[in-house]
Amino acid sequence: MSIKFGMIGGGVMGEALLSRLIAQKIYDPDAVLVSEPSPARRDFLVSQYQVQVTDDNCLAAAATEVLLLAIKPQVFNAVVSDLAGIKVEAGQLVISILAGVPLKQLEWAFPAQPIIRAMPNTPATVGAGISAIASSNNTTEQHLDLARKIFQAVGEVVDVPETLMDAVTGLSGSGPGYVAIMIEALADGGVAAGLPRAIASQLALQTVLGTAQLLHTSELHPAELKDRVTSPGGTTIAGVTQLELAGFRSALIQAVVAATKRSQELGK
Ligand SMILES: NC(=O)C1=CN([C@@H]2O[C@H](COP(=O)(O)OP(=O)(O)OC[C@H]3O[C@@H](n4cnc5c(N)ncnc54)[C@H](OP(=O)(O)O)[C@@H]3O)[C@@H](O)[C@H]2O)C=CC1
Ligand SMILES: O=C(O)[C@@H]1CCC=N1
Repeated sequence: MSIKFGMIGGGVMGEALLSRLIAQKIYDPDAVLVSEPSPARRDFLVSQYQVQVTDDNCLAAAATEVLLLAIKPQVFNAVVSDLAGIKVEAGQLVISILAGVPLKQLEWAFPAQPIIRAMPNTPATVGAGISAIASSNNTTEQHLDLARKIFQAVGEVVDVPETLMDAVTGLSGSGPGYVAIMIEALADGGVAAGLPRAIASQLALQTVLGTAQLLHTSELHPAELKDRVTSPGGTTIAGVTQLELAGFRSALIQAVVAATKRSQELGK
């Protein structure tokens, strides 16, 4: 079978996408080639997903339908040098999930090809991700449909202008890291208050999951939900007062802004 889907970089995000594309039969494993330098990682991807693997980026870049770039932004220039002069299939869609790397830089690297810049997030692994996509001028509606199909396999998809991609990266791309810290800290709080670790962790995780589900299903504004939990003179307002004193909201706002700035820097 010919290789339809080539991926350069078989790490955390590459695997998250790959696992769902295979599970949902969007691509047959025989039609997928992953280029990855680590032999152990290549062996793992073969045993787990039965995809084809190589250490030659040029072979993955020869895929007929899609070339997905899933390497770190710091090795982008080295990877592009690897690919210099190779002949690619006309109409092959290049999709980059690299934080910060702008369409302008991608267009310089792949001048003849339609390009989508995308930002998924790690809940993609369980199909609960959200990805934003922005496209170059020479992409058609068919290319966009193909990109939407790929990212819908791992969760929700939103279209954004490219100017917003760094902010998306600072919020939903990096956001799972912030939420994981919050869950860990909630569990620590439970332990500090006397709960056994296992019960504290279960309570913390399900509280965050359940609150997100409730907000999602009810479409309540978060402030409205907070008001419903907060009894006059009760426990929640005592906790909320401490969050405000410690600058909890401000810390999250600053985290998103700092990550957005870092994404902008990575593209320079
Ligand atoms: N992790 C996340 O939550 C998200 C990440 N992203 C973006 O996805 C991209 C990948 O991130 P992530 O998966 O976390 O990173 P990983 O380090 O897990 O994956 C990158 C992979 O690329 C491999 N690699 C390194 N050099 C080369 C090369 N020259 N040619 C081919 N492959 C190479 C690495 O191998 P080795 O380890 O052996 O060096 C590694 O397996 C980044 O650009 C990031 O900005 C986007 C959204 C979310
Ligand atoms: O931390 C990073 O740079 C990557 C991009 C978004 C999530 N992780």
